[in-house]
Amino acid sequence: MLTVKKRVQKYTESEKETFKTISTSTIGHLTDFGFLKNFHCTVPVFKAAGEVITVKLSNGDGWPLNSALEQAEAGDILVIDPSGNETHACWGEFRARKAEQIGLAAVIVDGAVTDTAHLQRSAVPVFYKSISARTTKSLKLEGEVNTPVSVGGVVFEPGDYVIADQDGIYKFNSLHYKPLVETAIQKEKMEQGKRKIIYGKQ
Ligand SMILES: O=C([O-])CC(=O)C(=O)O
Ligand SMILES: [Mg+2]
Repeated sequence: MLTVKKRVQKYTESEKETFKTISTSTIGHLTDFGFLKNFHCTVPVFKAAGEVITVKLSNGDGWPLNSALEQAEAGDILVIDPSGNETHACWGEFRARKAEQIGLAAVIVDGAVTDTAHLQRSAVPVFYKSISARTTKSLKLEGEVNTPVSVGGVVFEPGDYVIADQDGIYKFNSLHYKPLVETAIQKEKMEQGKRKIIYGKQ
C-alpha cells in the first residue's frame, strides 16, 4: 500500500527567505541538534535550502519515488528513508534528471546512490551514505510520501525546512527556531564586520 499525505506549511515565506541566508556552520556554533551525521555529497561546494518532502521505501522497492516526485515542487528538498537499505541504490541518473526538471534544491538519501558520474554533474546536489551498482526495482510493495521519517539521526516531517552546504545539513526545529535564527543572523553580521575591519574584506 502507498500512503500519500498532503504538503504542510510550517513557516512563512519571509521566515524561509531568512533561513536561506544562514550558513550551517553559523548554526553549528549555537547548537548540536538538528544536524545529519556522516553524509557524503555529490558536489564539493554549494548552498541549498528548501522545504522538505519525505518518502519512505521498503525492501529495495523504488516505486514510491514516482509518487514523491509527482508531489515535489521547485525548491523542495527530497528526503528519502530507504528503511536501512544501503545495498540497493534508489537514486541515479534518471531520478536525477526528473529532479532537475522539477528544480529540486537537493536530495538527501539515507542509503545508496548510483550513476555517480551523472550525479556529480547534476544541478541537484545529493547527500548520500554509500554508492552501489545494485539498484532498487519497481516492486509496488508499499511506501509512504510526506509522513515523518528518521534520516541521519534527525526526524523529518513534511513542511520542515533544511539548509545544506559543503559543511553540513541542518533541519530547523519548529518548536524553538526563532531565538536561534535571530542569534545566527547577529553572529553573521558581527563576523562580516570583523572580516571588514581586520582583513579589509566583505
Ligand atoms: O532506478 C533507480 O533506482 C536508480 C537509477 O538507476 C536511476 O535513477 O537512474
Ligand atoms: Mg540508472
